[in-house]
Amino acid sequence: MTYLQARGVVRSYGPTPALRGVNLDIAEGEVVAVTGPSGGGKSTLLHCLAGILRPDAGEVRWRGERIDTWSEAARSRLRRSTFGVLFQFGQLVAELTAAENVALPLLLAGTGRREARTAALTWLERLGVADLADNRPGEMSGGQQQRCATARALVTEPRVLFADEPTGALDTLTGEQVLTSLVRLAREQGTSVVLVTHEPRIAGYADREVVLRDGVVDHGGLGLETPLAGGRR
Ligand SMILES: Nc1ncnc2c1ncn2[C@@H]1O[C@H](COP(=O)(O)OP(=O)(O)OP(=O)(O)O)[C@@H](O)[C@H]1O
Repeated sequence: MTYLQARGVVRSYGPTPALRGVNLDIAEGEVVAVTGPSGGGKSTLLHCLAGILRPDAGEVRWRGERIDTWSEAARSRLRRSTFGVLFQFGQLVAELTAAENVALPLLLAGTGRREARTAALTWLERLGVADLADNRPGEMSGGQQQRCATARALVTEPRVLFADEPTGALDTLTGEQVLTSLVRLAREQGTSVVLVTHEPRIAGYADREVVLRDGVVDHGGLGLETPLAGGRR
């Protein structure tokens, strides 16, 4: 089933065009790497697909339903209930422990404290950082923080995880370890992943690579995106 669909998506920042007519389909459970040169429009596309930004023209559909016309409040609810987002710097709350950070999205969605803490501990365990449950972000390494941020992005078991350069601030080895966990856990629960990266090695973890250049999908003259040997499909 097609989960997300972009059709003719156009978006500018004042006079600067960022997206100039992007078409893209993302299937249930599919892991798609969005790559391409700096300024090509990767982050803008991710923000449009996640309903954070509204396109100037074109359509974004979630399971066939147009969401770009929804109000900010409705799109925000969709992000909280159905989507997960993860950025380069995990943006953990400095005053909260790892377990409290991971439990936060569940508490905001109305889950009881005890249940939220249990789920948070389970996800910290899955990311290999259960022993840091009571540490605050300032007491963790960058890689450990991104593992916590990944746990927080997945704890609600989102249908789509949007990840913008999630390992860009980490060294290569740590970045790959975090990303391997992220993709494995997403696959286990059938979460689709839209992964923005400019590192070809990282893109190798995806089922498919979509190259954005100058605000459009670059088909490389083949008329198709690149299927990746390392991917599932
Ligand atoms: N907030 C903004 N205000 C003005 N221009 C912006 C803004 N955000 C992005 N742009 C411009 O839009 C274009 C696309 O930017 P975008 O960040 O989507 O590209 P990107 O492929 O994610 O780049 P990078 O790999 O460097 O993160 C660029 O020309 C950029 O300068």
